[in-house]
Amino acid sequence: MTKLSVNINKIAVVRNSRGGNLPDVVRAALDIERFGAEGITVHPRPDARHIRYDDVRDLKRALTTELNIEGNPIPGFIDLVLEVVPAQVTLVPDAHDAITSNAGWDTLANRAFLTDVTARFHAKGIRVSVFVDPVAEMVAGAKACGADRVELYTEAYAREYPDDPQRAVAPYLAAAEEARRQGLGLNAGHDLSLENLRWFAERIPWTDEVSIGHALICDALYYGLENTVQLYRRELKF
Ligand SMILES: CC(=O)[C@@H](O)[C@H](O)COP(=O)(O)O
Ligand SMILES: NCC(=O)COP(=O)(O)O
Repeated sequence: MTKLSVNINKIAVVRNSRGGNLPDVVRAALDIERFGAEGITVHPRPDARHIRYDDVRDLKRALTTELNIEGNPIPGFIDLVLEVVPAQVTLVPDAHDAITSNAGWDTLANRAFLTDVTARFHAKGIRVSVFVDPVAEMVAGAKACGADRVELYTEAYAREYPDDPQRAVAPYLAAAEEARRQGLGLNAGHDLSLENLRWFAERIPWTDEVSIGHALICDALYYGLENTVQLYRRELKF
């Protein structure tokens, strides 16, 4: 069954809006684990607008499920990941001024760099996932870099789903089949929601993990965090 890793960036956004420690992101993460999530994802950005490097250190000490650290492997990020040693690092090529992640890696053009970074994380026993658009060549390129998994960037899926779910998922199915052929594990994330999650997971049931933040935290405003985590998990059980 596909695992749910909850991205808690948006909880840190609320905290940072006032200073102080309310809400407490570590406590929220522990509760999210208790409510049934199988992992916690964080995506610290260079401007520290949500999760901060010290949050990541605190989370690693406290969590009992898998910690997935996402981000662009700039030197500070690499040092943090090597220090914290999460279960998984997800390499994302985000520009420093991007409002959120907006593209996957070109794994062919960046092969030497990704191979080097992947080897450094592997030396510490950290699983490496590479964020890619749903393009077979990029999936194969991630394998050539030594990655363990790819994370398919699902923004386009989520955008197209309301108009035509079948068309929206088609490139993801093809990319997921390529990942399976290559012997890569498979993650997916970005803009997944209660509306679109089941369709994706049912068609690509070998997805190892989805990481979901924005929509899930928005839903929690209405349904509460405990109910929401369980609602998302229900979408992955069929
Ligand atoms: C890698 C990815 O898809 C992102 O969704 C990301 O982790 C979310 O980051 P923000 O919370 O900064 O938008
Ligand atoms: N890797 C995707 C992620 O962690 C969360 O993305 P989103 O649900 O906040 O769009």
